[in-house]
Amino acid sequence: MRVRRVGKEALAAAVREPWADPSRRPYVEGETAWVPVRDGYPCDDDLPERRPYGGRPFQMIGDTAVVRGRRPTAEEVAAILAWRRPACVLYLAAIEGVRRLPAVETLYGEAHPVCHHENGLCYRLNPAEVMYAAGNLEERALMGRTAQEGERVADMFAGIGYFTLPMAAAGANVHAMEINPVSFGYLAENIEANGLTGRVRAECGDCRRLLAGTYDRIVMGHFDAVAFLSEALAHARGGTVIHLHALGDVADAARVSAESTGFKVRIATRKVKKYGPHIWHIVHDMVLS
Ligand SMILES: C[S@+](CC[C@H](N)C(=O)[O-])C[C@H]1O[C@@H](n2cnc3c(N)ncnc32)[C@H](O)[C@@H]1O
Repeated sequence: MRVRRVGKEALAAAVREPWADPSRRPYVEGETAWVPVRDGYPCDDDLPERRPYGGRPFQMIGDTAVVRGRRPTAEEVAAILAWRRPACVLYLAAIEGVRRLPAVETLYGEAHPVCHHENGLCYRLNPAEVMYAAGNLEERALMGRTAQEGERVADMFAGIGYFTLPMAAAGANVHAMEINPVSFGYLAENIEANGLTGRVRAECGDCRRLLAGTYDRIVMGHFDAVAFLSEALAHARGGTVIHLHALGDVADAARVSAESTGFKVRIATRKVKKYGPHIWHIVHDMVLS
């Protein structure tokens, strides 16, 4: 494969150059990137063709590879190391409890805080300490596109800022609540690192006690969120939109809860990702009137 060598920081600009071949993926190692070159343009190097990766699926969070499902074999870990050269390989056996804590085993290197870049934002976290759901990527981006400049948003289960950051970056004023002090520490770091301090009020504690005033939009990004709906409705008004996450369809329970509080409600239901056999991670978008 004919390539030009550029610094990693110059990669985004290089792939838009006329000489860059958009049909092939650049290759990055450390601070250096190799960008495939179209025929007819000069190159720096001719690298051997890479075979497509056919091994065990994994997710890169910053420089750390995370494997889910059954425990990977030594050969599968070796294949991941050869393919992506991660600094660390973690086996994520489960995500446990109300705080959604990862149960992990370190299979290579040492678990450490990473900086994960997504949709133009930097999320700092230690994947061995707090969860980062790969399958929620589009939902995080959608919240960034949905939030309106100047609207007042409650993020009741903020974690490290999965939804808070994209919504604040879109111009919303976000009240972010998180009960786990470890996640809260990363949330505070991430607000600062992304230059969003003026747009976010972050508080560590139980969202049921921290909700204050009324909100234009309320994000309830927890699978047990329906149990918290009456508290959210106490801080809503006609026109408020609630994004209610759940495992499976809880629209009927959500409607009963909203109507018993005196609201009318329109509910649109979206699938985020498959969570298990016949189980879907669902979001109900509830528009109150
Ligand atoms: C990490 S998950 C958030 C997942 C995220 N919305 C996503 O889609 O990737 C839920 C978060 O809610 C927090 N949490 C659970 N109960 C809470 C409560 N009563 N008040 C505030 N935060 C809570 C957990 O600690 C956890 O960080």
